[in-house]
Amino acid sequence: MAEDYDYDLVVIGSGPSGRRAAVQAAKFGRSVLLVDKGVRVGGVSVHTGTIPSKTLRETVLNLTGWRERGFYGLAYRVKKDITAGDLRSRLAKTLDYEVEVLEHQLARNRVDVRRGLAQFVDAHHVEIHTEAGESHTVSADKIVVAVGTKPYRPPHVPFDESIVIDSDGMVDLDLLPRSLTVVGGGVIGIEYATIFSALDVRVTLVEPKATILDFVDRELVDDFTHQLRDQGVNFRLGTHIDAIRMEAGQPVVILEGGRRVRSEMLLYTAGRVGATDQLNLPAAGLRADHRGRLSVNPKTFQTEVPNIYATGDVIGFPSLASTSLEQGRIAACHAFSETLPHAPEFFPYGIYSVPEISTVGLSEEEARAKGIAYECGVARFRETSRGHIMGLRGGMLKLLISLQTHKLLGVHIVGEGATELVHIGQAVLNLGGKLDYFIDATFNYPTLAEAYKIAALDAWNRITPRRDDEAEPVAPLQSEAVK
Ligand SMILES: Cc1cc2nc3c(=O)[nH]c(=O)nc-3n(C[C@H](O)[C@H](O)[C@H](O)COP(=O)(O)OP(=O)(O)OC[C@H]3O[C@@H](n4cnc5c(N)ncnc54)[C@H](O)[C@@H]3O)c2cc1C
Ligand SMILES: NC(=O)c1ccc[n+]([C@@H]2O[C@H](COP(=O)([O-])OP(=O)(O)OC[C@H]3O[C@@H](n4cnc5c(N)ncnc54)[C@H](O)[C@@H]3O)[C@@H](O)[C@H]2O)c1
Repeated sequence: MAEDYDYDLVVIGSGPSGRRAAVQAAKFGRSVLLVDKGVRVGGVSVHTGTIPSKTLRETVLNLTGWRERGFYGLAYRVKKDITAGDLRSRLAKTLDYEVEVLEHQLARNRVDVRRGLAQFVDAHHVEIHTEAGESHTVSADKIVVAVGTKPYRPPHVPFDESIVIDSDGMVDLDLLPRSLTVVGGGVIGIEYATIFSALDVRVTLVEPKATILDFVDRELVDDFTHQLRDQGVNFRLGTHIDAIRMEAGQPVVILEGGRRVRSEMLLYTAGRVGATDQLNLPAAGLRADHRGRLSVNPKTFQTEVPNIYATGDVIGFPSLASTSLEQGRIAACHAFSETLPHAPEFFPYGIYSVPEISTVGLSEEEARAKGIAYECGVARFRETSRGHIMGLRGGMLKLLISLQTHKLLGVHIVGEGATELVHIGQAVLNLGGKLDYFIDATFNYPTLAEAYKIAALDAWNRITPRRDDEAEPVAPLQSEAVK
């Protein structure tokens, strides 16, 4: 470190990318200060985003007995009258524990932590404003901007933090509505729409585009939307919104053509903007785009000012806690001239809706666009013994296999455990594995993971040429799971 700096590294923002950058730099023996304006460390991920939404989902599935309804019927409930208090109490315990673990990790690694709003003075100096009205300036050789995003809140939406809310409002719910309109069918909107639907709340999803989850394989999205319609979710897709108003104490969405959607509560999830507005970026020689995002070198996460890095949601796609963690690590390695970790080509995407979706690698649409000849293999969870034991009705796993090389191209899963199961496919994909891996490998029995073998055999049956007078080709090895 040049002697006149207070720290080797100052990190602004204690979400996944900021804290990972801070801990990684500390492990290199660097002096690190982590600044966050929030009451406790953890960022959007811990306090309003990933962890709260996943905790709410888990609480809802447990209290409603949703996972057992395949056996005991739609009327089955673990707890009869579920209240907002039930949801909040489990949330508070989970978040407390998460923060405790993070605080311990930062302390163990000797990362200094200060609470306050950080603003650039220049490219090496940051002023920290505390809630008590004090401010002081710190200097650093390197700075990581990991300030994340906040919900997009256009002025025409009558937010009142009680019945017209954004996703931040989900952590402070006072009452569970009987009906909910979700405006914006991105990942956040879809996750909350399905969680509330599992709570037997009447949900309407309004999305201006004609399709949802465009980055997910279409066959999966079709299966998913079919399940949601069956569950009673109303879709208003491809509809422009003329206005959102309060009428007689209830939010009403007025759609193009005059149709109205009235509900007890409205959740507005039409995207997020980078939280850069209070950073005084020009002082450091930086500028954000119209959505408040910073641009970086995608390999090193350096901004156009070489000693300043930006990581996490503030740089845009893919805006995931999982990828943010890795970005923070890479930025710290680059900043202190350590070997850059090799990032595998494919990372998974997990959508914690009810049912879950998870996907890694190419979708059918992407394979076609790239001109890659492929075949698919599909397994339904109801074909596995574990699926029978669990009483699963829905759930499918789909493999995309290259016709030329038999290499795995993509894995797409909808249903129970999808976000865990996908990692088997991810490992095979990133290691360049082929169809025969799934056919030859022995899987625990009974498991949902056997769906990989069933889907692989399905693909193998389709790929293997046979004459008309031949019977179905037999799988290369003995398996319980022959299609
Ligand atoms: C509802 C919801 C659900 C999500 N679910 C998932 C999921 O299931 N899986 C997944 O991988 N991702 C999920 N995400 C995305 C995930 O939360 C983000 O990708 C991740 O939090 C981004 O991390 P980050 O490092 O950019 O920092 P963030 O977590 O965004 O935190 C930024 C921090 O910076 C602080 N800050 C901002 N400005 C300043 C300033 N000027 N001075 C000091 N501090 C400042 C803020 O207080 C905040 O603590 C979800 C997001 C939301 C909103
Ligand atoms: N499980 C996960 O990994 C997970 C979960 C939640 C969020 N996230 C991340 O958070 C980010 C933000 O999610 P998001 O859902 O807020 O944003 P998004 O950008 O994914 O979706 C916003 C949706 O709102 C629609 N929209 C835009 N303007 C609108 C308007 N004026 N009126 C109505 N609808 C409008 C868009 O067409 C889009 O479908 C995502 O990029 C995602 O990566 C990830």
